[in-house]
Amino acid sequence: MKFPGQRKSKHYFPVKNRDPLLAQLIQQPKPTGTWICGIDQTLVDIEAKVDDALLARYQLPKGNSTLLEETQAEALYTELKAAGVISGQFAGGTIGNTVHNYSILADDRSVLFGVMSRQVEVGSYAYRYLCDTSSKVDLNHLQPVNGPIGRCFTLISENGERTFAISKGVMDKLSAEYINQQLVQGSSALVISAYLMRAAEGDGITQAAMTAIQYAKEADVPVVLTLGTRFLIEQDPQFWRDFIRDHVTVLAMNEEEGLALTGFDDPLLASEATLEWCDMVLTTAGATGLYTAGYAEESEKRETAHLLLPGVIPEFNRYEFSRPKRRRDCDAPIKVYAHISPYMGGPEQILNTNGAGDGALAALLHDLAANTFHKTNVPGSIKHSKGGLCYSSFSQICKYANRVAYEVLAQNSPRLSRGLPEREDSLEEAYWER
Ligand SMILES: Nc1ncnc2c1ncn2[C@@H]1O[C@H](COP(=O)(O)OP(=O)(O)OP(=O)(O)O)[C@@H](O)[C@H]1O
Ligand SMILES: O=c1[nH]cnc2c1ncn2[C@@H]1O[C@H](CO)[C@@H](O)[C@H]1O
Repeated sequence: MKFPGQRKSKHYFPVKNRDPLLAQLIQQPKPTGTWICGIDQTLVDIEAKVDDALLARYQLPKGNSTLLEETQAEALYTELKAAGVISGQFAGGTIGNTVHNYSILADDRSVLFGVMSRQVEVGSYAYRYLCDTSSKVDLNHLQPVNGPIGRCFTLISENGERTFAISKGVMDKLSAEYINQQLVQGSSALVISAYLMRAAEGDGITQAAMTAIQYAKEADVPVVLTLGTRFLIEQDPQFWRDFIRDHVTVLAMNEEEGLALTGFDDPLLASEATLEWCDMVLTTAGATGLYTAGYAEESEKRETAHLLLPGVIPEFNRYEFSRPKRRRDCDAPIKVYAHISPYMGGPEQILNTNGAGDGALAALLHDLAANTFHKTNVPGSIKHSKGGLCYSSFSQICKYANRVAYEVLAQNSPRLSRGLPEREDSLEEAYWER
């Protein structure tokens, strides 16, 4: 496992240059493995620039992810193809993107549960999906199914906003038997999306997700939920509040989903409200940057060295140097918030923001898994004497998540093709020292 984020000091995970000869005499404990698990609808993104008239014709609300009937999907595909506006086809799916990005950042294993076409032809969508997924993502537990995986028409409007139209193929046919209990219970986190809860009658993926959640809860593995789209949440906010309260440790959402869930359009107030139901929240807010919020022990809180920020909660970032902890592990829990503006103001040109939120979540998962890795391999470290959900402080996680989101925006694709540079070339290297 690599260090999460950019660090100035080299001692994050104890690394020593051992004498190669002496090393033969001393039994070195082998570091134990760490991984995260994810469940997703296996999808390939078909990206195309479109105008608002096309969205209106297919009744696709801007910004939403809408399920299409097969005939509609074929008509849309034919129209996009004939117009020559398809600009790329990539492996997608919000959790597929997240676990792929996690594996790239951590240079370590993740396990993906989902379906895969039993027969994969060279050049097919299934083939594309497999080719575009990091070799560190363990795909050995995918369920073989008869039929095509899903297609996600990723329609980019003039202003860069993306609207999804899903042709689901057999993406929802995952059955609960394919969720490996041992893998879920041995993982550092189980990551799922709200999309998994909208499968039709007879499709197994919702039940598969609930089974995985049950396994995770039995073993005290954190459950991480990303909300997907505000439209899904608006349909029944109370269902989602209950769902989060009953099952979720860490929530990831953008400010629109935050508004739909809590009724607050201010991302800070939405984050605060969400902490009544879960232990930690990552709230992305587009060009305004992102927030992390969660709990810390009163006696362990650490004051920031940064400027105190104004907001609806005055000086809300005062204790952002604290490490996140689960609420139930705190004797005297306090709520802690941190914010960061886009890294270097954002890339010069943003063609579309697809996947920036997934990138930010992958960074948070990396920090969370790094904590388990360190705890397992250096159990005596004082870092773990008091428990803690993540390896770094709220502030550091903000920086890291923000930096990764920038990379996704700059690459113009939801999946990272490489990790972050070991050293930042730009003058903004100081960013990590502030
Ligand atoms: N216009 C922008 N300028 C600068 N940075 C941006 C911009 N849009 C997004 N970002 C960066 O990317 C992060 C995530 O963006 P955003 O809030 O759009 O995620 P999202 O809506 O969850 O995206 P998706 O669902 O496509 O993954 C932001 O917190 C910010 O760091
Ligand atoms: O219904 C869905 N299920 C799973 N993933 C989805 C769905 N709709 C859109 N995306 C995925 O969201 C990613 C960006 O965050 C896109 O890559 C797209 O594939």
